[in-house]
Amino acid sequence: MKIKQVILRHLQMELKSPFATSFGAFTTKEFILVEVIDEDGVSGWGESVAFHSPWYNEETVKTNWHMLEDFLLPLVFQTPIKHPDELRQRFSTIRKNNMAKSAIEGAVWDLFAKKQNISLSKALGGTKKEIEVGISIGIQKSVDDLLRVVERYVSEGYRRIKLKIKPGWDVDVVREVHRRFPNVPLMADANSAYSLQDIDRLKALDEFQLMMIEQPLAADDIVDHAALQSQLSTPICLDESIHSYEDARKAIKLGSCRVINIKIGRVGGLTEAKRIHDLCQEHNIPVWCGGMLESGVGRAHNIAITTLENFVMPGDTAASSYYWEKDIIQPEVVVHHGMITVLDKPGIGYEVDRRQVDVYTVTEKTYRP
Ligand SMILES: O=C(O)CCC(=O)c1ccccc1C(=O)O
Ligand SMILES: [Mg+2]
Repeated sequence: MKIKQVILRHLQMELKSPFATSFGAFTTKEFILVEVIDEDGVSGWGESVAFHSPWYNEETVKTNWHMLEDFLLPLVFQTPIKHPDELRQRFSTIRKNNMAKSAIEGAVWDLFAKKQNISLSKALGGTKKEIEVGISIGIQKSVDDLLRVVERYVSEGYRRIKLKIKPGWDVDVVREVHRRFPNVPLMADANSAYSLQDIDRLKALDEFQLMMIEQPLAADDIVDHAALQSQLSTPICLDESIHSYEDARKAIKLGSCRVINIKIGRVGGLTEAKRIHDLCQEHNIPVWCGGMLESGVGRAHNIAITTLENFVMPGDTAASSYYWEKDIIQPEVVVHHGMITVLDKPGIGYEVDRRQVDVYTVTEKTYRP
């Protein structure tokens, strides 16, 4: 593949309702959409999951634009690409900035699959024809509000409910949801809101037989998590702490978690995500695909990676309509009885709705070799 043109677009999309976590609340989603175009005029699409502020990790829309423009695109233009796996090596001279790398790598994967006339799922070695999904529910104004929201998505058939927690919105809240929905698979995500000093509070969650507790401790930690896991019966799932295959290897070795949430952007792309998937499979660590409030393009990438065998737990890839009045893909992502049917079409399998992209685009810039 010879990449002849790359278009970066900065998009802004209003969320249907604000999404609150322990680190802050979102009302608007800003992100970079990447389009790569080859010598035959075929387009591949990728999405950066970096947010506009560095709350979840250190990357932002602006740092991603800078990394893409000044470092990553020149490397992509340098020589033809035979297989998208090559980009991991090509980008290795640049430290971190995983979400920027992933955005362009994902676009090249989509292009690659389209050139082979196969789905992205197939190009990655995925086998599932449909995937199970759960839903992540943000912190609400009151427990009553939360119960109403949970009720709605349980009745829509989502396969598990994830509750965002933080100190002051945790044990009592989980108790109420567990009491009202005793048979619904539940989990909690703390987004690093606790420290080992809160161990009693975290142990109190053991009572509810949660599927897992996600990222209770610091975003850069795997040592304290190991100490915590040895005292908890609830499995710990790491999200923020895992940036690479090497991080996953070390966390497994230390016993820092029993589950890993794989986010393609956080680990630097589909190639690395697949490596982590394979490593976890060898070690009997179940994985699932996390979400970053993606538009349809990122959502399609998440669906494709989830078709790999060891994605055995429902992910956070909810329907487009959970987030957006109107998504940027056709058809939109729909969920029936908690399942998404994987489209057997070339690449990401969804058409990008260019008219809708234009509606949400704040700025765009075209780059050539
Ligand atoms: O629905 C989604 O896309 C995932 C929602 C979610 O939990 C989340 C949203 C924004 C930032 C971090 C996280 C997370 O998984 O920690
Ligand atoms: Mg998380």
